Amino acid sequence: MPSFQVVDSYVNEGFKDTAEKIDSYPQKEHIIEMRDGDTLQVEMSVDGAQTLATLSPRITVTFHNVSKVINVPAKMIDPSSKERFIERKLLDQVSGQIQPGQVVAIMGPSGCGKTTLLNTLAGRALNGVTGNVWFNDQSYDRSMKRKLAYVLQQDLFFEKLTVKQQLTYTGLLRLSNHLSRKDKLAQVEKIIDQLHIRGCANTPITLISGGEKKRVNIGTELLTNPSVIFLDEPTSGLDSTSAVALIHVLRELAMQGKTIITSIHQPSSQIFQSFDQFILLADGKTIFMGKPSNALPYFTTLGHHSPPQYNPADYVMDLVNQDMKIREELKEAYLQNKINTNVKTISNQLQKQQQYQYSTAGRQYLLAEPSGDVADLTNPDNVNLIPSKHESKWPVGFLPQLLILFSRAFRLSGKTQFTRLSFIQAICISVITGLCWFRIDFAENTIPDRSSYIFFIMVFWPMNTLFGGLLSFPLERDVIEKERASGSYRLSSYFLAKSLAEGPLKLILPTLFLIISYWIANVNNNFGIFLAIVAFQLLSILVAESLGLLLGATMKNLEQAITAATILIMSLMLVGGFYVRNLPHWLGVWGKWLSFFKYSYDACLQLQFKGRHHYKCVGGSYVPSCRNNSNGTFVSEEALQYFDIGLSIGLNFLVLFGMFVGFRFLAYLSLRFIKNNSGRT
Ligand SMILES: Nc1ncnc2c1ncn2[C@@H]1O[C@H](COP(=O)(O)OP(=O)(O)OP(=O)(O)O)[C@@H](O)[C@H]1O
Repeated sequence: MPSFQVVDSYVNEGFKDTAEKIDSYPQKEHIIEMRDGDTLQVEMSVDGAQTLATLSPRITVTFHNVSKVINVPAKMIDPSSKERFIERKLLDQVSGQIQPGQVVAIMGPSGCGKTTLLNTLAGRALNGVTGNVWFNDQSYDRSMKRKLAYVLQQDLFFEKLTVKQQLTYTGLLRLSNHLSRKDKLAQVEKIIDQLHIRGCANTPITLISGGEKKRVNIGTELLTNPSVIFLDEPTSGLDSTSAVALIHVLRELAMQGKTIITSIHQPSSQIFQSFDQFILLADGKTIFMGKPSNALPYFTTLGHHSPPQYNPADYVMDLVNQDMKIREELKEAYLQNKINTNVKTISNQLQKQQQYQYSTAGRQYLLAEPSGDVADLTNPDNVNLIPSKHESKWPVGFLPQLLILFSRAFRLSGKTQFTRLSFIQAICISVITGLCWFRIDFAENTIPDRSSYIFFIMVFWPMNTLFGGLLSFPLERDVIEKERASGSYRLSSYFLAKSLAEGPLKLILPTLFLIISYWIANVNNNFGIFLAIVAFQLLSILVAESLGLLLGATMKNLEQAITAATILIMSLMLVGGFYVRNLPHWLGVWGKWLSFFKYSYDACLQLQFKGRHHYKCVGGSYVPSCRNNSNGTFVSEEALQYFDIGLSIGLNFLVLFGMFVGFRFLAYLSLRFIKNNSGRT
């Protein structure tokens, strides 16, 4: 199990000299003989090679009559509809088979169901799905997740990390504990070379090009050496050279025996011809499934002739983008041309043939659809893809996950919180605050100033932190959901690591603020009291952060969360006992007890006037014993009579601590149970 230091040293110095270190490891070269005679050359230690080899069996993906129906709110389709929901078919009886070593494209116009099919094949968003998907001869099971990789269309990362840091953290988290650390690092190095991203390995992701980002995205998924790789429009947003380079990488991966399935929008002629087969969809139905070189001859049999010198992919896309009637004809023609049909379909076809009178001359250009029989699934490479029961669901245990995620959160948080500007801001505000309350007199007439200083310090940083906490999950949520969808780590380890790493960092600037402003303002010379006030300020910051995290995790969108936070914080501030001393009874009886400001304010007031210091009487408006004694003195604790103090210092601390733990736990539950997805398929 790696210690935090070790994890950090990978990610830190590892980037300076990992290559050197790896060179110095006793590398062993192994040739693994596959059952069908292919060989796989692996450069790793014995353990590493064996584990990675078992992680990547060759997998044939077979799908038969896959359909997907969802209930869409009726108003979305017809605003005048009286119904609540209308059924919508996103996929309609799509079948096919994709072998290891193939790169297969799913094509079709926007909204035809490419992503839906890809998700369904990858075992994601399975609500409303019927039909069968097999990996070799086994139906999808969640435990296969690690053998399947899904490269999302958006490149979601913590962009402040460098390419190598991103891959290293992912490798440490996602590669099995059976691999030694050096093997995990070796795998990272291998992926960097394989995807040709060595040149930008030490550049922050935010600065690299779109094509490089896409390769990092693929690299992240490739680390675990998956057998099947699904990619959602990997070339979108790339220039044609980068797109060709990317497809070249996919081809190289296929040559290692991986099964590659990608959706693609409008490929260039070169890319189009490089696919082993493509599936053309329109309105969720198959229109063509076969080799790219057979597409034009197929459509010619249906009377659609491509102009010479035209990119076949463009022609095919133009065809399916044409009017509804042509699309319907193409769908019907495909049904008739399908080779493997069951009896029922044949009789349906005959009826339709009478209607449309198509020839089936195009059949020769189509690939056979699987019939759903056992015969489709016989595969020479069949291996059990479902891990044995005693194998852990997670690649690494809870504690290593915690340490790796802690290291990452610490690094990311440090980068955002300790900028030069944040230091300048903290120092300027501290000095200005100190100057505003400069060397307050120990006198009766400064009691309101003393209380306002306390209230200010108990409000300023907590408010600041609450809004920071509010943004925390919404900004990270997509990345976390992506990582968790691939089974990288527990939510609890992420949450705990984030809390442990970010909490202390959030306290450094407020402590600096208090060190400067407290002594300039001359609050209370007792060092113990100073430390206690610091402790209360830090605790109320943690409470505020927990509340921010809770709102950020609960609210569906950031605007709602900011609105809710503003209303909440203003209300809690107003009932906190500083602004309004005589709240209306109905509000005062419970309102002030909800405000965490009240607890820290009350406690710090008591601390400030603690000890038997002698203050000068001035006029007697605040302290009763000064009323007829304008030139005398009073003991500081008497000043507390002026305030409506509720609980003792210790109880205030306990309540604040309880709020900190309670809000944090609720934030965790919200993150776990409130799904924030957009409802997409
Ligand atoms: N939750 C949903 N509610 C309503 N419609 C949905 C939902 N999810 C998907 N759709 C619809 O399903 C259809 C297929 O969506 P999908 O994302 O699979 O298309 P696509 O072919 O990948 O499109 P694009 O190329 O534009 O990404 C689209 O018309 C989309 O609007």
